[in-house]
Amino acid sequence: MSGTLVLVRHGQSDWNLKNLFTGWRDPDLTELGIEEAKAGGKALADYGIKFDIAFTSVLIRAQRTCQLVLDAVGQSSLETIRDQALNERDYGDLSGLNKDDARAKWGEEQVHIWRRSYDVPPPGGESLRDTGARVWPYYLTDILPRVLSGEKVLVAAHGNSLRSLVMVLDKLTKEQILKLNLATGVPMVYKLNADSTVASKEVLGDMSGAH
Ligand SMILES: O=C(O)[C@H](O)COP(=O)(O)O
Repeated sequence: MSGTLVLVRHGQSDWNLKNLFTGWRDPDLTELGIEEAKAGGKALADYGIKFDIAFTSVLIRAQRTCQLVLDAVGQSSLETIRDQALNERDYGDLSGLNKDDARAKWGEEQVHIWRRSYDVPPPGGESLRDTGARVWPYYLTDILPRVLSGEKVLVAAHGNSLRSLVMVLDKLTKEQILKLNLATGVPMVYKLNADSTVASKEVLGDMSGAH
């Protein structure tokens, strides 16, 4: 067994609350989002983990979540690397639109395909495959080597940038990834084998309400 990789999706953002497609736009956390991030941090504190390094995106909602988790585990000053590679999927022309308005305009089915399919990009934006094509190389070069050297690594990022990672880690098919939604602020704790495959996965919270 080598190190530990913890993935956590940012807490509820202002645009999650307003039901807007967000992508690379940069809203902050809501009060609930702050509480969710703190709760995820408390779950990790109770789990007893101490991190060696943290990674997050260049977007404020993930950075704030990362800091709130680190505060909760008593590691407020831990080195944190911010990289655009971990950003949310770029929602292209949908960014800033209301998700219900988009359903009314393009239909429930089409919007679901844009939101959850593997390889159909929203207009002007990234498919999950496109997102994975930048998340996965960054994971391989910057994150995985640290985990394999035995470090405990926190990654605070986004619903779809993390779905693209989880798809590979959990060996999900294109059909299975369609159904996977990650809850805000719920940490997933992966222990990896020396060959980088997953030895164990624990979810510290409830993923069932995610949509
Ligand atoms: O970018 C967004 O709108 C959200 O962070 C994730 O949206 P989704 O649930 O539609 O993928």
